[in-house]
Amino acid sequence: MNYAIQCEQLTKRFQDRVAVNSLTLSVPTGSIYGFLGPNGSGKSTTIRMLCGLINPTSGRGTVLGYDVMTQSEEIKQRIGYMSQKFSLYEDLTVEENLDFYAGVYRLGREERRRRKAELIEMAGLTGRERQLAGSLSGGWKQRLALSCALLHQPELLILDEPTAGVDPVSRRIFWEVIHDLAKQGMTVLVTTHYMDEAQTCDWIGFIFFGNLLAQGTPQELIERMGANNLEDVFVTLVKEEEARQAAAGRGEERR
Ligand SMILES: Nc1ncnc2c1ncn2[C@@H]1O[C@H](COP(=O)(O)OP(=O)(O)OP(=O)(O)O)[C@@H](O)[C@H]1O
Repeated sequence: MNYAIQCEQLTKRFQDRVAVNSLTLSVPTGSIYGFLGPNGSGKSTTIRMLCGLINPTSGRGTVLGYDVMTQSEEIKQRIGYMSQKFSLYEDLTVEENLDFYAGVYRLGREERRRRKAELIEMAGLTGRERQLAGSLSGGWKQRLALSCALLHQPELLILDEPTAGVDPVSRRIFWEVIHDLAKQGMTVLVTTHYMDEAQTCDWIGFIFFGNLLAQGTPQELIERMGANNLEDVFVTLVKEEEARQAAAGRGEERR
């Protein structure tokens, strides 16, 4: 099996706080990997290390075969990243936002024209090209942000809570797009607090207090924990780990 992401004992400390503790995980190429955990558990810090935005304190990792410690520029060029805050320019139009990111990714004129047309159609933004991004509803903004992250045809898409604050219909459309992209061979690493979304992922990893507590397919995890659904798995893992941390006297340090 090929892996788009592989990391071993990846650790990030902020002063005396361990945000990510010795994380070992592998994301198979072409799969959707849901990265779950309560607020402050280390998901965004992991993503920032994988994107080459911050340096790990220790451990090893590769993203698309490039070393997270030494080849962050190569990684940044080849991944699509969409953060919780959808990095859009609200006072620019839909098309101007796409043009801006096409410039960042240095697309040539013909490729820019082609990709813009493809992505406007994929996102259902046809007819809204001249609308200011700031005037779009949450669901449209989200799909525009996704389009911007996909302009350079990345092999790996990293999404940090992409559907937070978006209505259920927009969430569903968004996930249909994500599954289509995965069918075309793209690898997706996504964080979410929605268990219905997590249920549709190929693989799930639960992180808490910076520790990866469990990893597997949604069905494997449900069976392994003797649970009814992923939400039960999540709650059980969190309660068990909270009890362990309280016993070790570390429960207050999390947030
Ligand atoms: N730059 C920083 N300096 C100091 N501490 C930080 C920094 N970034 C994150 N942390 C801490 O690291 C821990 C993990 O934070 P992180 O943002 O990775 O969690 P998260 O799982 O992404 O949470 P959320 O679901 O709220 O986005 C938290 O305790 C957080 O306060």
